[in-house]
Amino acid sequence: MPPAADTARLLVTETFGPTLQGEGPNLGEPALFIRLSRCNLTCQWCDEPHTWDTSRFDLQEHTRTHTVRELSRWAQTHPTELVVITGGEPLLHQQQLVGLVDALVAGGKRVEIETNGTIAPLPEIRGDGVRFNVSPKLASSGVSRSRRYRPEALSALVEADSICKFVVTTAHRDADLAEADQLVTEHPFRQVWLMPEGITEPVVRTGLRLLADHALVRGWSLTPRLHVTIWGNQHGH
Ligand SMILES: Nc1nc2[nH]cc(C(=O)O)c2c(=O)[nH]1
Ligand code: SF4
Repeated sequence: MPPAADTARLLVTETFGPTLQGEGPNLGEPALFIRLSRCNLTCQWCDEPHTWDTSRFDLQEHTRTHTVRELSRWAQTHPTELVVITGGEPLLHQQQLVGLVDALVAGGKRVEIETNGTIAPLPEIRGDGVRFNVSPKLASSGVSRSRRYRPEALSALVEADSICKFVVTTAHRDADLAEADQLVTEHPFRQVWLMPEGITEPVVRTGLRLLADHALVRGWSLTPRLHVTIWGNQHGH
């Protein structure tokens, strides 16, 4: 790590865990979470709007700054191997994240970065022990296509061996799936998950039932939102 990297500061909304990774490839695995503040998108169904929505939240109230050293020390106080960096959009802070990811991997952790796929990862942040879970936003997010679809960033993420996870809303299911099909044709992620949108268990369960066949015909995987089933939409899980 360069000398200054561990004093670099990150805008953090919360750290929590160990809890269970609720989505995607490591579903059900114990994990520590670092949720960074700020996002470059404005999805209408976002379940973490306090990381970016200044019209509804005082972001200062929901933000603390932590150094890379503090965050990596916190992670090392737990034996939990998996650390999930989420947001917001964590790659907005990737200059500072390089040092954090290096420190975590050097400490024996595996790192997952949850990203919306609009920002190409720096070469320095890619590497063994780090995986990007890319969740490209579809039309149902309410965000304009030019903001949410960045083909060059997606190509870089495919090249970095990332996986892809589409959040599909029940009301816009057909349009979301058609867009997901097109996106995967253009950007061949090695594995694709469908995940229902929802912050309550009944909504997630209904979504899972409606999506199961669509995942199967495409050879894609389906993920629930385990943390919603277990803890509802409580922060800190
Ligand atoms: N348990 C749990 N699993 C998660 N997987 C992705 C999360 C996220 O907020 O990005 C998340 C979360 O907030 N909690
Ligand atoms: S990209 Fe993620 S954090 Fe950002 S607004 Fe959309 S759902 Fe929320």
